[in-house]
Amino acid sequence: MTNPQVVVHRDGDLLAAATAARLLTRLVDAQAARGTASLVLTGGRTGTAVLEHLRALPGLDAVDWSNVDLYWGDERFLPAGHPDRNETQARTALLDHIPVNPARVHAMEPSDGRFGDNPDAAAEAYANVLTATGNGSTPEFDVLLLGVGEEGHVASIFPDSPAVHEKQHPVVAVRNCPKPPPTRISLTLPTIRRAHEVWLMTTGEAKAEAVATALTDTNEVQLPAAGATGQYKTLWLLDTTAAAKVPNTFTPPPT
Ligand SMILES: O=C(O)[C@H](O)[C@@H](O)[C@H](O)[C@H](O)COP(=O)(O)O
Repeated sequence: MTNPQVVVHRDGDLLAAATAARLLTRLVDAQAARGTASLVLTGGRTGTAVLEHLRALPGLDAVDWSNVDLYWGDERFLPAGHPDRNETQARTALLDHIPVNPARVHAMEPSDGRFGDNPDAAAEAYANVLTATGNGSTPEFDVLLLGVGEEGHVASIFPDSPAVHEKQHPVVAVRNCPKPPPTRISLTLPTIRRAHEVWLMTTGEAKAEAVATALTDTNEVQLPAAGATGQYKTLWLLDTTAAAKVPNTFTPPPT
């Protein structure tokens, strides 16, 4: 568990643009060090905006995109190509516009895929993908991106849900999710904590209470975002409204 760092930007658009630049540099550095990089994407408005900004960066080709393993932290369990799928939105925002290696884009199964409408089987299959690409264990992702919900959810891990209590399975099916659609696939918190760096990104006044609580309380069952920490870095990337209730000990003036 690493102590969280907080960076505050003037507004949501600057947050997304600055995070895209930060991510580009982080991926370049990872490839310079190891020859490859691994990134876990997130759904949600902020996560998608970061990908859109990344696509527009002049330095985009500084990353060898064919040598990046791309994963998702969660997925809405919908038919392939459905506009609400996180994969669909990531492909539109970025992936369809860069030379990724299709074999290294690890999407979670759709509800009309190999396992049909069985989210448990799809979750187990993704756990197998993680083990296969992690040389026998869950990968230590270079960067794992997360949005944050108003009640403190990350990925599809909601307060006091079966998913937040899950310690054995690296990936789970989520049913009756408070955020539509109701059925999803999600990494669990132990899997999230395998990442070298976890970046939590959110904007807006509605998130301010959850953000402040996650930074000052460690009860991950009641506030899953509090348990989303990286092995080497936990970075909260906020706009001024989402940071409004964060204690001054965390936040220098916004950029
Ligand atoms: O599938 C999803 O919906 C996301 O993975 C979810 O965890 C999202 O990141 C948060 O709900 C924040 O969403 P916003 O950034 O749109 O507020």
